[in-house]
Amino acid sequence: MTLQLRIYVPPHPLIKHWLAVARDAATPSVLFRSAMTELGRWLTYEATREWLPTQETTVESPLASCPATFIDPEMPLAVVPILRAGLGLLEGAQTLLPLASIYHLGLVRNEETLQPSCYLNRLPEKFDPQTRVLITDPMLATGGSMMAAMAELTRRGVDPTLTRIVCVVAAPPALQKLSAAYPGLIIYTATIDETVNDQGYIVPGLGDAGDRIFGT
Ligand SMILES: O=P(O)(O)OC[C@H]1O[C@H](OP(=O)(O)OP(=O)(O)O)[C@H](O)[C@@H]1O
Ligand SMILES: O=c1cc[nH]c(=O)[nH]1
Ligand SMILES: [Mg+2]
Repeated sequence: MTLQLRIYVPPHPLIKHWLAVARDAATPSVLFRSAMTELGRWLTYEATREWLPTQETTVESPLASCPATFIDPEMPLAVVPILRAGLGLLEGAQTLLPLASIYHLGLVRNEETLQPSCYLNRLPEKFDPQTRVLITDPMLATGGSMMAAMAELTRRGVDPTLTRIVCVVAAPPALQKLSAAYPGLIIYTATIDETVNDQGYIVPGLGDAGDRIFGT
């Protein structure tokens, strides 16, 4: 089977609603944060379909024994928020994945070169190769930051086919780079926008997600 990058844009009205709130330049920081939390929640809900490992068993209801499906607590799960902006999506994701380990990765783009540099890396030395990893970062623009994150993860044993990215706005340059390097990857996004401008911003996008979340 040839692997191909898959990008899902779930047609859910709540995702559309919170994207609209986030895009609006008049949205204040406190509401922008809520929009990120909600987008993190609903996109993670979509991304965890057919991804969370389950186990079949039986339970005794008050009336009879019946078949039951539980989330398998033994299978390793990790969420990797890309700081800063990925923290905005984390809260919503974490409510759905309370057992996941959270490993922070801090990346920042140089404003002139647009090259990312890493200022915080809390990833473990080695991941169990069965670990399912959900990466959160609202913006995939040139793709430099997500390519750097994927390089750090795969170097530590993460399987790209068990990895899902939750973002809010994805742009073609990032999708092309990720597709060429990690064809088994699956991305969940609220929208795909066509353009990245000369300053590296997605147009129409939603501006600088990190600055809007943290009011800087
Ligand atoms: O695809 P790219 O061109 O690499 O751009 C996307 C990156 O830019 C933003 O982070 P930023 O560097 O602004 O840091 P911040 O989250 O601290 O604001 C965003 O959250 C991504 O990590
Ligand atoms: O439009 C963009 C591009 C990168 N990072 C952001 O926060 N916004
Ligand atoms: Mg930023």
